Amino acid sequence: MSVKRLFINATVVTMKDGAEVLRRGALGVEDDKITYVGEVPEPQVQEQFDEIIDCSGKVILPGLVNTHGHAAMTLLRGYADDLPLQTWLEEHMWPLEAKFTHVQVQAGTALAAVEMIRSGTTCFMDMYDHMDAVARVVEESGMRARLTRGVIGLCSEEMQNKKFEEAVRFATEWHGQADGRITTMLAPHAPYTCPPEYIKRFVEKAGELKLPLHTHMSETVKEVEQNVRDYGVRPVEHLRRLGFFDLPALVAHAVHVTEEEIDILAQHDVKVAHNPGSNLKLGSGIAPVTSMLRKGMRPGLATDGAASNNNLDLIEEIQLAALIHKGANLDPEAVPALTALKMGTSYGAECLFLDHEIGTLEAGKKADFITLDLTGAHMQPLHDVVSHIVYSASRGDVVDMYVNGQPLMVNRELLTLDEEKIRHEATRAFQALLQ
Ligand SMILES: CSC[C@H]1O[C@@H](n2cnc3c(O)ncnc32)[C@H](O)[C@@H]1O
Ligand SMILES: [Zn+2]
Repeated sequence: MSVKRLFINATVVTMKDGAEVLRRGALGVEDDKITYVGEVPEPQVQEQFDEIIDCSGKVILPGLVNTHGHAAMTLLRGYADDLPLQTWLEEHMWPLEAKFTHVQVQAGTALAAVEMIRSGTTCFMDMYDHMDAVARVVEESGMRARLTRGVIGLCSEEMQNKKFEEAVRFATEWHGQADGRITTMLAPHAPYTCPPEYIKRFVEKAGELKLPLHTHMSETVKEVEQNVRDYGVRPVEHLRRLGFFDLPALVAHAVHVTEEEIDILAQHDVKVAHNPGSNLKLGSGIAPVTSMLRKGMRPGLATDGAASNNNLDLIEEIQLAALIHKGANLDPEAVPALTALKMGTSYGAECLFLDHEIGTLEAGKKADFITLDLTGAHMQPLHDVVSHIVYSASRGDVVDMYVNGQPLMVNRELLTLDEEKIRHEATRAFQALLQ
């Protein structure tokens, strides 16, 4: 039986055509879809709904979209800090990740889901191993996700084949599952961990399966130099030659890209997941986001894994995006508040090729939205709600979350996940790695 809910008396930020802020607005939902956005309807119209939810003192906005990460790495949070990417990966992350089984991935991803829901993320992109465990957490939590088995090709040909088959099997089996909340993609980890012919196989398979591609690209200076040494060209040209950009593609980082490379990315409509927190913490640099925006690109925001961030709070990334480019460019107009909020919502949806379903609040779209409390002292006076969300809000302000029309958190109470059990299991799963 269909359920109709009407959320009334809210400030509604639709993110459609700019911000479109409705004061004392309403949002109607039937099953998994938004059916109405506008003024609070007359009482006789309200009677047609099964449930009326008063949202006075709250803002409703589209759920936040995290466009790149490794959810299970919550288990490695704080395990190795203050290191550059290569040392951090090769000497600390990879040795421990080699011991991960589906137990660690399940426990770490569930912990990530709790953290993401509490901080307003309704949809996340995940690249990892043991992805069936990740997909099952997504199923259970009620979240939306774009999932991929990330593949590192620094191994024997036999192992490369095995990983490739597994990535394809996962992407095929899970695409469209969980009432369509799970979609998939294919992801060679990076040009420095996958030989060119191996990347080419992923490109061909993605074309065949009509799935998007994803990879880490141009995150550090060292990686770009290595690419030039090994292949004679920088990573953008390398991937372009492999046909990576002839298909829908999302690249994570793009920190060290030249103006000419940004032109190539823009021409091919390549999506970029901007990871300001992780790039700062690993000392990788600051991506030229202002130039990307000037050239018509619409980067999304991402946390990357919790071991390089060290949290999964997209509100923080929105704030960082709105701040660091002002400082880096000596320009207070760089990445204005509204742009930063779009990066965390509608642009993020585009990056995951889900903008036909999510990213804005419009009739016909999936009912993925959150509410934030506006009554805190730090949110007053309420001149400009977009400014407050970007520059003043924090994760503690997130009160409610709905995905596909289903409540995942109401009044800060999680409805789909057992937080205490998940925290306990995550600690146990990490300790098991040290034995
Ligand atoms: C093959 S699964 C994903 C793989 O990516 C690693 N990873 C985490 N953060 C980063 C990053 O910033 N750059 C490159 N690779 C990263 C993670 O540890 C997994 O091994
Ligand atoms: Zn990553």
